[in-house]
Amino acid sequence: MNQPPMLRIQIPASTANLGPGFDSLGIALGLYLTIEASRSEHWEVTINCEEMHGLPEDESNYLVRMAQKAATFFGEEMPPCHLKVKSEIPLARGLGSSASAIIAGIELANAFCDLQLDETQKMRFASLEEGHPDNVGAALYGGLAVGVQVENGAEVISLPVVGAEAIITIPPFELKTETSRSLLPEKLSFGQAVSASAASNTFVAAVCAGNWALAGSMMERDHFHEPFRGELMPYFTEVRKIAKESGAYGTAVSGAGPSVITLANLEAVPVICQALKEAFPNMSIQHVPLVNHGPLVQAIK
Ligand SMILES: Nc1ncnc2c1ncn2[C@@H]1O[C@H](COP(=O)(O)OP(=O)(O)O)[C@@H](O)[C@H]1O
Ligand SMILES: N[C@@H](CCOP(=O)(O)O)C(=O)O
Repeated sequence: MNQPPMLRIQIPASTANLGPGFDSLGIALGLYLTIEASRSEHWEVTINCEEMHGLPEDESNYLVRMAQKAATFFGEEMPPCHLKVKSEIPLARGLGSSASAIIAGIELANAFCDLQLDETQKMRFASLEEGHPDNVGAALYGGLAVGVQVENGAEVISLPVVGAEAIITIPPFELKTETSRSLLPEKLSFGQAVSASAASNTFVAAVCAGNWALAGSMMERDHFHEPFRGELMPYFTEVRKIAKESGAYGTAVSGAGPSVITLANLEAVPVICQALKEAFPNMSIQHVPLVNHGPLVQAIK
């Protein structure tokens, strides 16, 4: 079996939904979960950052569980490893930390069990695990992932994103995706669903055409989830208003929240960041690039 002595795996963060693309759209962000992995007698997880303080450092760690589950899914047994982990992706903030961990688990299993998986196989496991392809699609393929969950996995197409930057407004509290999903309704009116899905389609077409002004405007026409999650994010409409007044293309709840994503052109970024920092001194405002790649995996000494 062809196993590397030590591997460095980097997985990008992601922002899902982009407004009306609920459970279907995600964009990869230039913030990374980084793992250095090597074979070991026993499982060991060393956490090297404040961001992940308090997560388990043994076999119960989510990364370990995902690696084991992915190996089993593809008919192999994951050998124990020592994982040195650090991350720039804040947990439970709507920036795809769990999706990045799932993709990291697949890459660990792929490398240490020599599975030789292609992207479609990785996507199948990831979407079955996550239940929707938006974040995992973006973390795996990079760019704008456009996908649909089907019976036995997901169909995902990734499109390049060029000409826009992200500004993320991150509140100082966590919101579990599960909690945020519990606020969603069982039913939606036909008219609202038609309107939101038309806006989502137009968002995708606008990104393909490089028309970010139109894409930004479509981001702000959701009916699927933001109206129901708003009570957990009372700052959201104010972030959107300030960003727009400062020259942004558009603003939406990032994933399930509580973070908010603003898209803008590079020249407008400093003005928007400054305005948001002044209005929300207790929040972290970060300029983050959109990236067109998925996992970066390299053998290291
Ligand atoms: N790198 C990681 N290592 C271990 N567990 C992780 C990692 N990333 C995410 N998790 C787990 O996933 C949870 C957050 O998942 P979720 O509620 O879906 O939020 P997010 O929007 O960040 O994906 C964390 O509280 C933690 O239990
Ligand atoms: N479509 C999902 C996306 C969840 O993203 P996360 O980054 O918050 O995990 C949803 O809106 O629930």
